[in-house]
Amino acid sequence: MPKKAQPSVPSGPASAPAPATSTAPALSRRRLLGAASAAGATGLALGGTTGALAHAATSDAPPTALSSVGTGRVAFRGTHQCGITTPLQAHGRLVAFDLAPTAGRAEAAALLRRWSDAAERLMDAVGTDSPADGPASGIALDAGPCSLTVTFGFGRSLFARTGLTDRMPDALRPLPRFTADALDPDRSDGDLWVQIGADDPLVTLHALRVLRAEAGEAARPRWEMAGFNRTPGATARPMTPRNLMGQVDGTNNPRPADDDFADRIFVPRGGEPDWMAGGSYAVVRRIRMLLDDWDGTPLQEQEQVIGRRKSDGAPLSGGPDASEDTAVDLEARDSSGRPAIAADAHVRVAAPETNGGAAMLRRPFSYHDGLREDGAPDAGLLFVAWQADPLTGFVPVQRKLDSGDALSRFLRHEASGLFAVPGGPATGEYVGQRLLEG
Ligand SMILES: C=CC1=C(C)c2cc3[nH]c(cc4nc(cc5[nH]c(cc1n2)c(C)c5CCC(=O)O)C(CCC(=O)O)=C4C)c(C)c3C=C
Ligand SMILES: [Fe+2]
Repeated sequence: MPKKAQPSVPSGPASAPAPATSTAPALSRRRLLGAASAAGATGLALGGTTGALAHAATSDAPPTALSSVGTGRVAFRGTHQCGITTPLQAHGRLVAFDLAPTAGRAEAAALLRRWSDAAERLMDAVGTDSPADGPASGIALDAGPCSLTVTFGFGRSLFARTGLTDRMPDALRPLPRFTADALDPDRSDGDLWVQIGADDPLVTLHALRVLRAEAGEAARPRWEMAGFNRTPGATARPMTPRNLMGQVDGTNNPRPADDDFADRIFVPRGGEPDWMAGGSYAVVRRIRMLLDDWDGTPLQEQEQVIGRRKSDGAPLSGGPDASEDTAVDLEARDSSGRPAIAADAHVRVAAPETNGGAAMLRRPFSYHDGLREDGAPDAGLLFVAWQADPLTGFVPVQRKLDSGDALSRFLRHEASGLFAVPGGPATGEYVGQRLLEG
């Protein structure tokens, strides 16, 4: 039986008018399906018409360009690096590199200069990045920058490798071991860390391939993880993203408009060490979710575990009329006099109010890497938390979660990294120059 063609492009309404400049061949749906299944059966290449066929498979009308997604462009230079307060993109790649055994400070400096040049070029015009220009794969030739961001960080091990231990920030001291940690050293830490985000998977992969090529002999990848979030524009009512447990995740994040946002997330000018001014510390955790157990847990219990409704993220302390934006009331009681938000609910245990004000900016990607040997999904959260100092952000909160969080029985922390992410480069500078040449 021929395989049914899957709609591949959730483009605009089926009745959208054809753009005046469209050159897509006018194929009827029936002809299209016939052509597609014939190609599948005989292995014929569809050549230059493949894109038009894939689009046309969803309707008789030519596709409507989601042009605002492709043209999204983020600045590489500024006080802070991109990819921290940038709205979450749909695709992410987190990669750690180790310097080659023969490489030292000079090689690290040259690499960060090459990487910064490449990142700036890609973020400006990834779609025009021609294979003739250098180590480009060509896979994103027809894509816009798609809000591409490339963020660079330094792991603790880099400082010994480059003879710079006297300039290592105190904040980079190793994270404590938490009782629930089952960390894989091969997927943890690293001399250098790169976070790539974009609203198109080919764009993130292209950026990664360019950066790998630029690394040359100076550094080799140590680990790589890929994640995703909701597609931008997929809903007319954009809201806080959901994670793979189905929860609205990110509601009570610090917001750039908050008075204390910069103090909580960024190292101040005049802070220690001086080369980290405008920088931040990224805690990266690969946290596997026991999704089969979670999916088998009744909805009411799931909501008690978090302290928020699953449908809309409203706090359980807010009553039936509450919405996601309703403030959490940790004192509230339900009709039987019990705390509306349980003593071990995730939002209670993690809240700044119960952690001496400790806060961080959570900017995660979900991941799903197929099935494990035991048949369970290898899926969860690439948790990335940003803060001015992990000792007043991630560490106290994770200590509390480690011992008293109802969510923790559904989670496994499998990999971890802590990286110093310097401030954004000024004109003519590369990321980290103030450390590597200071
Ligand atoms: C150490 C810090 C945290 C880890 C690790 C962590 C893991 C984790 N969290 C969720 C889902 C949710 N978390 C939510 C809120 C929330 N989580 C943390 C910290 C960590 N989470 C904080 C500081 C907060 C905010 C608390 C508050 O002030 O109210 C929520 C609720 C919605 C929201 O505010 O974002 C959800 C849902 C998962 C699935 C997870 C590990 C995989
Ligand atoms: Fe959380």
